[in-house]
Amino acid sequence: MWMPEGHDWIYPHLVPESEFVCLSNQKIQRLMGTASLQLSLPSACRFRHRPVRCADQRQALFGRIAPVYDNLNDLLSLGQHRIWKRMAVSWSGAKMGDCVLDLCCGSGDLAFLLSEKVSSNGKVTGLDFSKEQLSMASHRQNLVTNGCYKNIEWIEGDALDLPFPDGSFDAITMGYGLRNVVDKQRAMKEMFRVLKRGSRVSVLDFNKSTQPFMAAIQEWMLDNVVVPVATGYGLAKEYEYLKSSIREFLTGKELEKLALQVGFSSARHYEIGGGIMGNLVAQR
Ligand SMILES: C[S@@+](CC[C@H](N)C(=O)[O-])C[C@H]1O[C@@H](n2cnc3c(N)ncnc32)[C@H](O)[C@@H]1O
Repeated sequence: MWMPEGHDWIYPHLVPESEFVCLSNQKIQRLMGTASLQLSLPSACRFRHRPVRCADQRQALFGRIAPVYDNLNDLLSLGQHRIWKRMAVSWSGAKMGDCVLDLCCGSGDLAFLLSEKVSSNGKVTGLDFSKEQLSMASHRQNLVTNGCYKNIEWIEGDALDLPFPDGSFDAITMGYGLRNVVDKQRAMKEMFRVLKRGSRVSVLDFNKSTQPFMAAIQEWMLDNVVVPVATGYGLAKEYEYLKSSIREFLTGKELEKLALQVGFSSARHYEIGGGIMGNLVAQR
């Protein structure tokens, strides 16, 4: 598996078991039933709580998958998601000293990459509405003791109602988040609002291909690889949701149109990962 040099800390599953406490969340234990996997969530978590108004069952879903989310990403993409995330961060235009936002940050992959880009004189905010995902992110940050990644703050909040003033950020990233929010237009409007003039948003997600062949390959992989593997982790229903969310997602052209509609001055969608993934880059 491809692993960028010096980034093995990103793999929480390589952390010794003793670093974890057993999960107290009864719901997750019930969900996993007899699955052999030992579920655990980090005990230490540091993030700012903000009331989330638009929560729905998706919030619970992401909480349930949090303990295995990173392992599954590596397994299902054969480590390729790390390359796509690096591309997304690069396209965001984030640079040293910038104040940047990672929306729907989950366990923090993109926020950690942004932290390297903006370096210690910059600031990264990672926002997500799942406490469990933020716990993972905060725990991974705490594992690094050499002073890196201290410029990241985690905020529990809603991407549809961002707790930041207008024009706060030099760049925004969003990895696999837009497809999951209930109101995509509102999420894009919020990104536009909190972004500084001339700055960019970089939105990485599955590509809803308009080419029948590519769409068929994607569907085959979901049916024959992703869902069966997730079923092994006891998360069949959760990953079935992935299929329907891609089906209901916007195509690259529709994403570009949406970005222009909410006010971005330019928008371009790039197909990556052989067309399985896509990245929208829009400039305010
Ligand atoms: C598929 S995960 C992606 C996590 C991470 N960005 C990555 O690329 O690995 C989607 C994340 O979006 C978050 N999310 C979905 N809707 C949200 C909303 N309205 N506000 C904040 N976070 C949201 C979920 O909690 C989840 O952590």
